[in-house]
Amino acid sequence: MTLTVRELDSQQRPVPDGHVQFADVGEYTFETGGYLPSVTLAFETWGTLNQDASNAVLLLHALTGDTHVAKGESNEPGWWDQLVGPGGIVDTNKYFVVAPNMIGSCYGSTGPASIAPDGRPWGSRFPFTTIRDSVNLELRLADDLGIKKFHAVVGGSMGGARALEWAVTAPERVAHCVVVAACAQSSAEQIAFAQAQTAAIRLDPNYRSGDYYDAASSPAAGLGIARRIAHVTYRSEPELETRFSRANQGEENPFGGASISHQRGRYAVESYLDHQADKLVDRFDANSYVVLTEALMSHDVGRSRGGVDAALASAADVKFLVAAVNSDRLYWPAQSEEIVKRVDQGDGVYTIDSPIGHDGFLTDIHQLGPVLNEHVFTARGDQERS
Ligand SMILES: CC(=O)SCCNC(=O)CCNC(=O)[C@H](O)C(C)(C)COP(=O)(O)OP(=O)(O)OC[C@H]1O[C@@H](n2cnc3c(N)ncnc32)[C@H](O)[C@@H]1OP(=O)(O)O
Ligand SMILES: N[C@@H](CCO)C(=O)O
Repeated sequence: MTLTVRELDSQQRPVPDGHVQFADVGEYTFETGGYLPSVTLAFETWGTLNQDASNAVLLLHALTGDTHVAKGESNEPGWWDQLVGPGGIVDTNKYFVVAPNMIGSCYGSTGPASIAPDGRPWGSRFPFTTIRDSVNLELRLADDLGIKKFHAVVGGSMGGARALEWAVTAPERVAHCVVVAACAQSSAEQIAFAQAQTAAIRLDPNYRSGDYYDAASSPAAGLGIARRIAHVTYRSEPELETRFSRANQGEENPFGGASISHQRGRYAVESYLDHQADKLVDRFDANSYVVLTEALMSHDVGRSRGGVDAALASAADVKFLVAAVNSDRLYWPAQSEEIVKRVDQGDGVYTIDSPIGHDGFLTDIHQLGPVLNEHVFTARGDQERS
């Protein structure tokens, strides 16, 4: 296999922080048998890899996230600016941060919209993907970058699932594993919420079994419904109540006329969900949403490893830091406790105290600063000891 990272720009200057790069990581046979003749992973980096490659940190995004974790050359805000940057909690003056886009996504890595050798998008032919597949491919990226062992692998939500899978697939390559608002295996309820979302997309007539890229219309309606369902699970009931209560959206009247065919106005919370749906439809591909959602449904670090207990026991040398959002109703803090019971983390689950629910792992990640600085991203030189 020939691996290529395009790590110098056209003038042979080192790549700046927060600049999208691409690694060709070769052909790949997926866990359930699918095959791609070539896979590209998009990624961004911040900071400089030190001489013995001991200061590398892998940051893994959530379901609809991308490689842009933090500001860089463009000053474009990143989704974890609170965590990463010069002088930050993950100090890019000390650490070399790598953020890959997951296989199957639509932010630069090979996904269903990518062009197959026959010149058509993969579409419906894109392989079923698991979280484990994503880790296997990211291991190749690490090889290509010359990183034998990460000082830390960090992620929230689906990124947390990916981080935990990293610790179990390749414990010898992970010194610290930080798992925020995630679980060891997707629960029945998480699978159920996810199924409603993928069904909404698959049942949109514009979905065409996934082969819609050349059509005049895309499955925007299905993707929008998927996001509405998902977004409610990302926020807490008290937050929605406090923000919206039963308020009308502006001058709109949510009561209908004499029959249900009358187009009624919206409650403010409906308008809010419409907005969240529109925003996602503008920036995300429906097939990628299906691929990544089903990857998350498949998440189970214990699969083919004798169960979760045995799988986590095999990562006994990894130092874990597990955190949860106290109002999260999608990834219940109890699921984080289940991980902690099986790994050596004396202090228990760390808490992000946020009223908003699951999305607190994005909006309030700074709260983990003190524990991360104490246990993971400690004083200069810590990385040499790991
Ligand atoms: C561009 C990319 O590639 S992003 C990829 C990376 N992103 C990610 O990984 C995470 C994706 N992002 C998210 O999930 C969310 O944006 C979060 C969690 C970060 C944002 O959370 P919050 O800051 O709490 O946003 P919140 O839920 O309050 O929503 C605010 C939006 O709702 C809108 N809104 C609020 N009330 C209403 C209403 N009644 N009607 C319509 N819209 C409303 C606001 O105007 C605001 O709009 P804007 O986002 O277009 O500015
Ligand atoms: N808001 C997050 C939640 C998923 O964990 C996202 O869109 O990726």
